Amino acid sequence: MELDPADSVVRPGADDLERAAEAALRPRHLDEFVGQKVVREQLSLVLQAAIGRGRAPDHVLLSGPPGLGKTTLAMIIAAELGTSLRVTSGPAIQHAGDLAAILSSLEENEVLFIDEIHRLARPAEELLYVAMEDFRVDVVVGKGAGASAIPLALPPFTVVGATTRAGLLPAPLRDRFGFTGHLDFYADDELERVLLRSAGLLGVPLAHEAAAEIASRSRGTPRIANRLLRRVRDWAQVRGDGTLSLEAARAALEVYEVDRRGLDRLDRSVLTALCTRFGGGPVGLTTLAVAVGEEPETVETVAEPFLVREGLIGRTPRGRVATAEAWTHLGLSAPTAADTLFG
Ligand SMILES: Nc1ncnc2c1ncn2[C@@H]1O[C@H](COP(=O)(O)OP(=O)(O)OP(=O)(O)O)[C@@H](O)[C@H]1O
Repeated sequence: MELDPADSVVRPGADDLERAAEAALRPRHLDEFVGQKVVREQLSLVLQAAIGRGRAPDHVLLSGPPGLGKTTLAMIIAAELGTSLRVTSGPAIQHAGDLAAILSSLEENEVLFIDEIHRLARPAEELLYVAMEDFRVDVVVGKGAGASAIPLALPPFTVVGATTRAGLLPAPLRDRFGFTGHLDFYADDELERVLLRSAGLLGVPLAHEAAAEIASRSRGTPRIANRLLRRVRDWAQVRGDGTLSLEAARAALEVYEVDRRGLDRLDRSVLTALCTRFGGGPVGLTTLAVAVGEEPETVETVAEPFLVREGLIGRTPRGRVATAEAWTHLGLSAPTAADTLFG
């Protein structure tokens, strides 16, 4: 049976089932949130100042790749302010009226979290500008020529928007946020701390060397680190003695085909095809995708971003090329200039 590439244990997204498993591991307060020192300090100032003034803080925009902690920070913001959190997302809001209904039911100082805010439809976006700036929503009554807008005052509230693509946000919406925090990939030692904390919460004994091993294969992403931890825990329970040792971590990650740099089977087959079938490129995306039996879109959106980020693949106007590091990673020697000329 072919594995769906999106099901790999090292993909950054999560489905509802996984989000439920994640809930138990979420830090609840800012001082439990590992890493992202700059964003944490800036946010802490924004929140403390607002608490001191007894007012809702400025709207907050969080940007960064999936799985780095945007939802977690939104929950922390509400918890630190001692208020409740309402959760929605750009794609969940079909019509401006859906957003008007949410906004008009907000309580004073509540936090409204809008995930994937870059995917809001234009009419909803326009309604949101006004609500964020003037704390007002215009409720349209009637239809056609007889329709009129009745302004409805809203209590003060804070929008926390999350986006993986800050650049896609129209400037007028971006400008409504008083504070923007950009989350970056985590360093290995930070992921180690995430893992040791999670193991403590799960009540499983995780050795420091095992935490380091899992961290180095987690692609800088806490969600992936926590997921790999759960897979290592399964292995230790079924095949080992329950202890999450270095050996258990290595054996489990071998079963799940996650290599020492966090590449999975699809990543490696793309890299191997590029090196062994196309001499390291340049080769076009479609040709490369056919060689690994995948859709070009899968190669481009699922495998390539991480391979490029890791410096294993380069994109040139003539196609994809393998870097010297790619050859080394696969344990192959890169062709010499003579090979290329006479091979
Ligand atoms: N700094 C952190 N410290 C500890 N755990 C973290 C941290 N950041 C994220 N996590 C954990 O990683 C998991 C994923 O985080 P979260 O859902 O907040 O990511 P996200 O950026 O909102 O992802 P998405 O964009 O897919 O919604 C959660 O279980 C969370 O507890």
